[in-house]
Amino acid sequence: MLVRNFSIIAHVDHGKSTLADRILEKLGAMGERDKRDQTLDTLELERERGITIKSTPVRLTYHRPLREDGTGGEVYTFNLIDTPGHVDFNYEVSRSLAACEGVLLLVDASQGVEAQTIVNAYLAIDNNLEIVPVVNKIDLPAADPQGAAQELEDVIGIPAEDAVFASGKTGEGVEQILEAIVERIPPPPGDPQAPLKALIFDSFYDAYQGVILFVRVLEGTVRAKDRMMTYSNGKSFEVDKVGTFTPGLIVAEELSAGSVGWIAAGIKDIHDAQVGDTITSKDQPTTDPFPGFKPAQPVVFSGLYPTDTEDYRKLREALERLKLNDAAFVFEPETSEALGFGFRCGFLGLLHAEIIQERLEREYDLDLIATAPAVVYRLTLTNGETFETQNPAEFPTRDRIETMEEPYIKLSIMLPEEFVGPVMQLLQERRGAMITMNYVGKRVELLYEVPFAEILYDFHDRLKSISRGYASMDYEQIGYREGDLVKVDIMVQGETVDALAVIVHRDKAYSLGRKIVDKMAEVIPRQLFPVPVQATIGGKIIARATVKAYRKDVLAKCYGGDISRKKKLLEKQKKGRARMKNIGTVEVPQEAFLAVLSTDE
Ligand SMILES: Nc1nc2c(ncn2[C@@H]2O[C@H](COP(=O)(O)OP(=O)(O)OP(=O)(O)O)[C@@H](O)[C@H]2O)c(=O)[nH]1
Repeated sequence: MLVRNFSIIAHVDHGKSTLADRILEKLGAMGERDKRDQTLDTLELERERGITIKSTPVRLTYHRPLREDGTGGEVYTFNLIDTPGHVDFNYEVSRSLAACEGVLLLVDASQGVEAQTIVNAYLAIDNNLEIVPVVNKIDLPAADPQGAAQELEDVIGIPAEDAVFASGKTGEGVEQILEAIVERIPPPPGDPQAPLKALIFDSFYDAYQGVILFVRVLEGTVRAKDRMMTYSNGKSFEVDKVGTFTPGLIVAEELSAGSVGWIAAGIKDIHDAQVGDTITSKDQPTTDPFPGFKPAQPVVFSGLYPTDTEDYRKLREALERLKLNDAAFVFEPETSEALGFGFRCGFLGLLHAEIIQERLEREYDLDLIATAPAVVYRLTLTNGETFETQNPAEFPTRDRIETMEEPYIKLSIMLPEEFVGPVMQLLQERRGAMITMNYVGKRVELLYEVPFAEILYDFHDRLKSISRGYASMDYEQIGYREGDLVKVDIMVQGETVDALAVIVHRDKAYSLGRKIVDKMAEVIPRQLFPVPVQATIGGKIIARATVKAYRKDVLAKCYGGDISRKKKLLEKQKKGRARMKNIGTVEVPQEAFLAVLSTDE
């Protein structure tokens, strides 16, 4: 069988989905929606809410046209593997790419190379993939196809003359793309007789079949009834079914070296067989697993509390369900003096956190208070003990700490030359250190090392507003560096509120404390009495604001009015109070817990 395994990578909005649909249409595959329904039917998947079927790879058949010289006419099987499009999921992207021999690297002809173009291209280069550069959207009036091709050469070193020019909208160039896939992307290597070696590049949980693994078989063959083993932990399972994606999940007799398909083996826990791990044969294991396996590791943590304490059990059940399908999501019970019983949850990044929180609220109908997201700090104490903490409430006092380290990222930004000054200033404010700066025509690529905590909240918004939307960014985690960090506590009405504590660099403690108390004074509803809000470090007050007394006035307005009107007004006030927590006698809304996230402007 003639096979090509490939993926499409691009900066957001450069037209990946549109081009993929065009290719599917050209090769006579069904639309995305039909495919999904079929997937569900084939596997009798649980249709209940809360289970999202990930976009599966697509298996396509390409009949190569016959040429005048008598060549062509062969039939190829294409496996098109989808990749997630956000930096939170870059590890998954890199594993999906590892399942391929080549990629189509898409660049919008009117935008040129952007930050994600570069980062994705390097993920492909790191995986030794053949890159087919595609300059897309050439139908646009503002398109500069040659300029975009030249940028690919200047920035990434891909020869401009290799570019295929196309439009996912008009379909122009799609035939050339299909030919380039055949001619330039190598066929998958591998020996079907060798010991089994398969890479897990994605998975999802199904209530009937257990975890369904998406795999690329690199060596050997796998069939139903085989004893398989996950390499990293030595756990073994009997294979129930294997299959391909044609177009839903179709059962097949076997998967052999070079193929892309799925395996169901009654795996109950998604942590037993994680993305990036190697599947091998229990009886005849490979000695050479696929390199680079990293168990999913959350890097951002936040507390989630039900606004109604009665919902605690419901929240736990919902979290357990979400975890079944998501190896990167972790949680454990946590108690806060201010918020009561809740959970400390770990995510791959802010987008991942938002997705989970939204699902909890929408699909499980829960009202939640979320505390400000925090990164994971590494501490060495004066007694020699070392530990990691992501919970500001647990941060020890300064006199007990010997050294403190915080996570750093390598940040890559593409932007027009004219915005370089203000963006460099922003990076300086965020404690960034420049690695390099490259000119690409009239645009600039900035590479910086920045503390992860500094870009966590509002950095992307600020970058976009400073550059009037023209700058793009991407990043990767690069390990830990020492930092002079302090814990800022927040007091409401003289009481320290544990759930509001934040960790921050010493140089920024004052301005952050100011920002938080001002924001809180703004969002806490006025009470019958004035409420002081203070920021403190080690008990010393660094900023203070007051919520003025108010409620009297609301009632005063209807002085002499009938009592029902007063009641209505109070009702109204009460409604606006959904998603609030009582701290002492003061009601604090969700917004206040996220005061630290409000922008600097
Ligand atoms: N003129 C023109 N517009 C296009 C073309 N391809 C895509 N678009 C438009 O560009 C926008 C983004 O296209 P998508 O295919 O959704 O881009 P994407 O890269 O998949 O975006 P994400 O899924 O958000 O990463 C849409 O508004 C498309 O209609 C093209 O070839 N020509």
